[in-house]
Amino acid sequence: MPASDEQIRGFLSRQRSLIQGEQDAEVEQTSLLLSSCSPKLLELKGLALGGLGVVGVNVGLGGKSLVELERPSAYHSSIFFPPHTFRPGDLARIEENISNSTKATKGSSKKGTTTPAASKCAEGVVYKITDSRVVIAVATNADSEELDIPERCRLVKLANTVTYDRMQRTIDTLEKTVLPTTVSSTQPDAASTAATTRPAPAAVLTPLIQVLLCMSKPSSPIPLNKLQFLDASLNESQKEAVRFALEAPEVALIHGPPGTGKTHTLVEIIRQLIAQDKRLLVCGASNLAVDNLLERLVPHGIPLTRIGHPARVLSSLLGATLDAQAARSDQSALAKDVKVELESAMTALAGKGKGRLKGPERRKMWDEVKELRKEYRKREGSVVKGVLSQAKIVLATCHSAGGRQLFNTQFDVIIIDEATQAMEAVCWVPILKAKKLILAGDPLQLPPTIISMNQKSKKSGPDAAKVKGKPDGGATQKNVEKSSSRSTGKDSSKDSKTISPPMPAADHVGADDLQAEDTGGKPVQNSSVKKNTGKKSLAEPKLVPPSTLETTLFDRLEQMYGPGIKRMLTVQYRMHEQIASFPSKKLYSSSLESHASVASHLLRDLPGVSSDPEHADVTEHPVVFFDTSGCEYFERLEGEANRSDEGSRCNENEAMVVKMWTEKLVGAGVLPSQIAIITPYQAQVTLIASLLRASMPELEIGTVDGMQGREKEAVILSLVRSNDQREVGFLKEKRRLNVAMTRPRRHLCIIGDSETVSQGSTYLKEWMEWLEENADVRYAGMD
Ligand SMILES: Nc1ncnc2c1ncn2[C@@H]1O[C@H](COP(=O)(O)OP(=O)(O)OP(=O)(O)O)[C@@H](O)[C@H]1O
Repeated sequence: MPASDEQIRGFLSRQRSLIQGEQDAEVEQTSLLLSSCSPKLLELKGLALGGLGVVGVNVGLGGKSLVELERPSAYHSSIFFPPHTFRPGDLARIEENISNSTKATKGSSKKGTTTPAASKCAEGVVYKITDSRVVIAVATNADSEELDIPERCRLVKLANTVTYDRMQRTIDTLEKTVLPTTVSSTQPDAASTAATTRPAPAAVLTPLIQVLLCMSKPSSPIPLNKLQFLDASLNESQKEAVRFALEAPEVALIHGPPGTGKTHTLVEIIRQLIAQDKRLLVCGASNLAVDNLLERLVPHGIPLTRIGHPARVLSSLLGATLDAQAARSDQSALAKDVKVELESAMTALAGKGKGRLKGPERRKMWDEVKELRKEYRKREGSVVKGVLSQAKIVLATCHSAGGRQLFNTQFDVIIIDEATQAMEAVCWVPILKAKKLILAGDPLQLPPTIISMNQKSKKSGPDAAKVKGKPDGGATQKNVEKSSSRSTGKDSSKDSKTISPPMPAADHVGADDLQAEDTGGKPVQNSSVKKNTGKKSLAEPKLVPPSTLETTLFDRLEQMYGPGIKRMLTVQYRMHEQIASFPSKKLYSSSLESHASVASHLLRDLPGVSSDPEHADVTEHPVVFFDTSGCEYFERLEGEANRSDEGSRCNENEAMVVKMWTEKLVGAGVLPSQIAIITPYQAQVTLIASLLRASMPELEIGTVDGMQGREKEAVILSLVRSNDQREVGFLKEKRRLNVAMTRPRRHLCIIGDSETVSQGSTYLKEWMEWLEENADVRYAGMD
């Protein structure tokens, strides 16, 4: 039965209240940190960068002032930033660098922010960040106050309400489109969000929207008789997924377990759609997901444009950005003239010391800047329009697809990669722009990071999450990880080696099951692992409001329409078959096959790795398990538990085993850059880094969250938990554990206390039993 108006209203209102709850949690957490921590502590937590100086102020797209900041060598021994959590898309404030020992004062222009009293401030969005330079796009309109950046300043991260505002506004638009008679915007805190300041416009009620909201069922596939695959290497499950996605009239899901070529398959689908002369909007949950696709699409020479700044600064990617293409376009000369004038006026205004303009002269210059900015925006608008009209493919994060540049632009198909890491509401931002949707992801890997859930769990149990889901609330080591993708559609630069991300909860919510759903008790797992029957579920589809934001659109569609709505990729190109065996059996109904090219590859087959029998114990075993049970290698709680930081766990003896095994691997010829050490707890990351970082800077040491979508030849997994209470915390979360154990290509070494771990859940018990039977088991005390 199609969803009634009442059911749709209930669904949308649930989405709104969940988004509002998440926004409140983020604001509360940020304000708690900002108000209770000294600037020095904020820097240590990676939430501030101090002692910065302005390098220049340029004009970016939209007439924004791009303020470039760096660490002047006069103030610092190194020009490189210390570990921090700033990502493109984050909201940040530039403020005067007040004394490090004092607390940031309260008093705020916005919720979740504190302003140093009587100081000069500017708020903006992190536009670009490298090892030593950060660019903040300060939004300025014709009437905005003059930009006056202090000479010595600090950058402080703010709660990002922009993403939530956009999601709320999108839900409003959706409601207006689907239920035009309903009074819009029932946001609980309506007055506080920009979403309600302008009425949301209605979109076109497409069959796609109707299917997604259970107003009508998906239409039958439109058969493609002559489908010629462009990529000869596609395997049968990939071909089937391509055909399925192309033939689906409204929506198709592609389930790609680890290493099965999700992106590879999407590239073929995109090329096929382009051959059909379709216009595409290709989105990712994070900047990294977008860049991954961009990198694979660029060699095919299809005209494309990437909106926003890439997380990776590769020249091949930079050339594809809207900014670069706008600058190169024929029409840009007109806008350039104004830009030059504007920049020189702004440089004059930014002058410090003696050269500083004062009084009426300054006022006049500022008025000129306002006029020039208006003119620039107008001219640049037509340049951007011109560039975008040439692009057959536009790439953006889901969030940035809702930006000004794509206002009123429609596409034939929208594709969302890593869709299982994005909240449903942010997916709706691009969905309202197209007639057809293709989602790719794996519901059995990391879900979106939800702060409000972590806070709930924190209040409810001893093993609950830390503030902002960070095991220790702190920034990580240089090189520690390649960042987590906060899956709210906020831009993130997952792969920057020098910056460290906020990490989702180690002790994740969700206890033993993958995810508790509002679906009559049916966990996601049930539908996610069903084999590809191609048949739809027999039960009538029903629109069920999600109980948490962890329920992604991918999950919901699969539950609503059954496994017939998706195709699963079944051949993996990463792991030795023994490494793939346990996750395949337990999570993917044994459907994961290992491609012949990887099924038996070992470290000893790598160039440069010794084939000497002396090294055989490390180079010839795909899975090694150091069982520490009975060794009394107990975990230790790091730091004092307090409101904002509950401390994290480490295990010194395990860290020593990690060190020993890493040295053995390197001794056998494996390069440190081919090894990753993964552990759930930040304190263990820090400890292991202190043991190994100096001698092996190329080694990657991090938590699971920075590793999704990536692989290494050898992975060492330190489980940490060893206690008499049999508490296993994070390890209970199958999806996170699944990501951890599916990163290696040729070698996985696990170090843990089987006695503690096997008490955590049936799944963990089975894993420990599987390891005892199948791995090369060593007893830590004896080695
Ligand atoms: N049909 C194929 N033939 C050969 N190699 C393939 C094929 N499909 C995928 N691969 C290779 O497998 C690896 C993983 O592919 P890809 O990155 O597309 O997978 P993914 O599912 O997106 O990965 P992840 O699990 O990291 O999300 C890549 O090196 C890719 O080139």
